[in-house]
Amino acid sequence: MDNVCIDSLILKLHDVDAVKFGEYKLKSGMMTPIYIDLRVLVSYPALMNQVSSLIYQRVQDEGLQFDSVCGVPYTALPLATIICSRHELPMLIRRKEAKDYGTKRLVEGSFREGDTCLIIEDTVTSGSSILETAEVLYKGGLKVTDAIVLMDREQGGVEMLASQGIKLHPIISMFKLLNVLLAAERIDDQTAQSVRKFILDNNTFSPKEKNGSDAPATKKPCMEELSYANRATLPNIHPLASKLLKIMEEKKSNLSLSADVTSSEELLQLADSLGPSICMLKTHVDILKDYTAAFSQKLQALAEKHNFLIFEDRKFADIGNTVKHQYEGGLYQISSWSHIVNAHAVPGPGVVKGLSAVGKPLGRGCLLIAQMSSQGSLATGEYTNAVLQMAEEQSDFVIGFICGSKISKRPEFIHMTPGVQMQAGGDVLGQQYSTPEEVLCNKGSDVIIVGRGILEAPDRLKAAESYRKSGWEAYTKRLGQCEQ
Ligand SMILES: O=c1ccn([C@@H]2O[C@H](COP(=O)(O)O)[C@@H](O)[C@H]2O)c(=O)[nH]1
Repeated sequence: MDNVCIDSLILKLHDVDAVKFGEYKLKSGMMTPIYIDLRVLVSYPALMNQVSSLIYQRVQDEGLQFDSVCGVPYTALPLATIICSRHELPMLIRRKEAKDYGTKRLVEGSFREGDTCLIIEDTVTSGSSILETAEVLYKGGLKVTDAIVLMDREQGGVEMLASQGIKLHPIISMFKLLNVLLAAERIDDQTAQSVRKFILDNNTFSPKEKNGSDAPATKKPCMEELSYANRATLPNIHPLASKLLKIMEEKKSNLSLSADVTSSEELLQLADSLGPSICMLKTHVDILKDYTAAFSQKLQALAEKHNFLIFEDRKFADIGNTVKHQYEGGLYQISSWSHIVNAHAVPGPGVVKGLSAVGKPLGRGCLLIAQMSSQGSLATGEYTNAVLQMAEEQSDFVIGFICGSKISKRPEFIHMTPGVQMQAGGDVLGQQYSTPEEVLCNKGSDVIIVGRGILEAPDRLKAAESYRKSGWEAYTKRLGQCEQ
């Protein structure tokens, strides 16, 4: 979907006061600093048409198959009507209450048992309104597999509906809306930050909460804690992030080996012997004294053989045009063999755009460096927040972060932490180490990246297995701590 169209729609919605900042009460009773009031749309026919076109375009982009369309009453009803009328699609109307005369039907319109109905909604917070509509449709014998929403407040609706078998396709997300309004100077930085904080602090979904209630989850500290396996199937997850999470679950490994050796043969030998213990192998290809294209082919074959991903820790940090060349060309042709690369956010979003232009068509993914393990690192505080925002804006290519602790509550992002050894401490050049337990259980990261802790051990395989086990135990302990 065209970003320019979305950006201009967001500004128009703000123009007509469909986006309000202040103190408002949601359906659940929760107070919110931002209110999306799409009821005003009916007074702006051109805007109604634009929104309807975007919804239909999304239906086509996703290739959705369905027999009829139902708008959640009341705001989405006219949108569904326009779409169905314009594209000659059968529509159904869900009554809010049954008539006490005539047919007493709760679903108006013609359909057959087993038909699939696509739901259209204007705004989603917890997803409970869509679920209520779906439940009425189920009672009529219909199936609901997908729903489209214009505005997702990103407070757990996608996850809650996914847990009920409904894939939600949002057109505008809250973080996108805030970024566009901020860039257009419609809101100031403080407003954007406080709304972001509110959204992150008020996720309504906890995995065991299957009733779709609009009430906030009670076990707050853990409500966003999903297993790797559950995260792998989230509707908006990047396919590569999903693949990595599946590998982690399957191999019971959240261990990435940092293969910092200088000979190709040694690296390949490490990949082959430690491959079964790891979910990812991290390289610094420019420290190899004997790199050849044949080496990268052999490494890819080992990644296939042992089912791990390759992460070239290249730390791109230049303008978009330069990183494109660095990623695709030169001696190493990194994009041709490395599933994952990483970038510093210092140059601004262009660095990700440049990498994405090369990597996205190949199905690659990128990690942004949000924090570093080295003493005195400048990647802290506001800088880390800005990295998070950059990742949210380009989540079609950014799959997560290099960081010391969990910085995003979005389960789609994967947090990876270097500077891990069995004993906390450091080296003479400023590297700082934390233990697997600290990183995974207390800091909430997902992947431990271990180099010298394994490479300098007398038995590398034994050491790798011991890191794998510690990492897995710490992760299962974290899951257990959350009364899911
Ligand atoms: O903040 C960072 C980012 C990257 N690294 C890299 O991870 C490994 C760590 O190696 P150890 O031997 O386990 O110290 C190394 O390749 C670094 O370049 C990091 O340490 N910290």
